[in-house]
Amino acid sequence: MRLAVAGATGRTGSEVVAEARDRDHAVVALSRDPDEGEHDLADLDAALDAADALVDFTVPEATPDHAAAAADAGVPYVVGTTGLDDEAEAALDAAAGTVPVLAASNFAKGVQALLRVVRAGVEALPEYDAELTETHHDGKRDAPSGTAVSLLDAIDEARGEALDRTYGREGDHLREAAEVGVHVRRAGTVRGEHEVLLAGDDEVLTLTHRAESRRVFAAGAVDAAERLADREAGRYDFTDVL
Ligand SMILES: NC(=O)c1ccc[n+]([C@@H]2O[C@H](COP(=O)([O-])OP(=O)(O)OC[C@H]3O[C@@H](n4cnc5c(N)ncnc54)[C@H](O)[C@@H]3O)[C@@H](O)[C@H]2O)c1
Ligand SMILES: O=C(O)C1=N[C@H](C(=O)O)CCC1
Repeated sequence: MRLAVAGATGRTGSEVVAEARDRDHAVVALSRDPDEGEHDLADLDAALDAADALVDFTVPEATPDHAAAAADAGVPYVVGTTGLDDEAEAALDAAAGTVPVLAASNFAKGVQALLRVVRAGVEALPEYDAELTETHHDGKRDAPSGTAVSLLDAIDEARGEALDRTYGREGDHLREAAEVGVHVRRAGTVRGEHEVLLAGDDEVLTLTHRAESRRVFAAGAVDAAERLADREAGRYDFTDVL
């Protein structure tokens, strides 16, 4: 297939380009400052004319334009960008009226497994205190990570209540039972680590995922693009195509 990649020169988009080419897909590498062999993102509509899907690892503010372009071109839209606001989510819903749209905070299959085991752990230990820690490279803009938000939502679902998300801790306060601590670290070139800790009386359960390479995200995103090719228009979750 012919994959258009927005963010093709970025940390993750460049891995998507490499993964797609390793699978013998043709790639339309989109860039705001195109080099030879790359396509100008300003001409996205023209670039999508010959594409079979758009894969996006850019910035949240670009999502509405990219979603509209994918819908206009009639191509599936795979979104890895995180930190999406209500406007971006509404644009995804609008595009899903015309094409398949799949947005995932984390395209690593191991994180999908982590989400399942976190739900099972919280259901088994509903009275245990939950704390989340995420660590990413020093170039990451958004905090907490999109994956952390997905994990927090999974904890809430398993607990059957919306826990009070306490971002960091300082001062003189006792922990409330209905809290979940959220701790964010930004350092070095860390590709992505997420830990959920469940602590009760005299025992702790720690569930952790660590990405060793961005290639794991790229593989999941290309899998998603391949599997959306014959789907009807609508919103899809990564688990729908695993
Ligand atoms: N879902 C996942 O599995 C997953 C994995 C890794 C990263 N991400 C997310 O992907 C996004 C990109 O992360 P990254 O580390 O690759 O970032 P990056 O900064 O390395 O790359 C961003 C790319 O977007 C381009 N860009 C910047 N502003 C733009 C604009 N206004 N319009 C169009 N393009 C623009 C840049 O030129 C660059 O190519 C982040 O939101 C990150 O959280 C998601
Ligand atoms: O490197 C990033 O940025 C990542 N962001 C995603 C998130 O926000 O959860 C996934 C992991 C890597």
